[in-house]
Amino acid sequence: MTLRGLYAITDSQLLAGRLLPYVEAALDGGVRLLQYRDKSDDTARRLREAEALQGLCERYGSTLVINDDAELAARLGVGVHLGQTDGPLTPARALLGSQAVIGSTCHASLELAAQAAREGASYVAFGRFFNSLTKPGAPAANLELLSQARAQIRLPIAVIGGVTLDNAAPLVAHGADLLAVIHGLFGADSSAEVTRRARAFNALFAS
Ligand SMILES: Cc1ncc(COP(=O)(O)OP(=O)(O)O)c(N)n1
Ligand SMILES: Cc1nc(C(=O)O)sc1CCOP(=O)(O)O
Ligand SMILES: [Mg+2]
Repeated sequence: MTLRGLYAITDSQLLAGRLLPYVEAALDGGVRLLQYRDKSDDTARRLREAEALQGLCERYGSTLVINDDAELAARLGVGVHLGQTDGPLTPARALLGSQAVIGSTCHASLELAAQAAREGASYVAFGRFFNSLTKPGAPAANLELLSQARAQIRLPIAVIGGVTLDNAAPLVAHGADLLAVIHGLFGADSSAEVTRRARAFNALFAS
């Protein structure tokens, strides 16, 4: 699949009681890459929700990625996003196969990105670029780093952290392929507004 456009990420607190309708609204708005991010250890709920999201993604022709949990990803036959403390990439690639989407958090480090590329990542993620309501303490990245990454790295680049419709355009202009967004997409008052935002994010990649 082409890794370019809006990358929607779920949040268990923000989407409590409305996970499926809001995700479906995002898919309806053109989201082609969705990450299920649930930091709880409720294994049964995580499996149930991930399976439901997998069904939705199949209906819309979109790709599902599981945050943190390569075992759950393998069970469903989908992708995984791994941070620096979530386990190594090479065994995850062996477990999930050559076609799986595997992402790697690289914070603001070109060295980590080069290593992720060597170890089989499908995309590298840099952030946080702006103040994030979801993860305020994440290490900061900036546009200069993004330009350097674009010049050096052939893999698709995801950017994350406080991305909204108001601040996303410069990220795309500096070489971002994927806008990874939680609040800026799902912090909406209605599913119709989620769909509108998803379309507007993807329109930033039109030219
Ligand atoms: C696309 C994308 N980029 C970065 C992250 C953050 O991953 P990580 O550092 O492992 O932090 P948690 O999300 O697990 O709290 C991500 N999930 N997705
Ligand atoms: C999960 C996550 N990782 C980050 C990083 O910088 O690695 S920032 C972040 C939170 C993204 O949510 P929002 O779009 O609401 O800011
Ligand atoms: Mg993680």
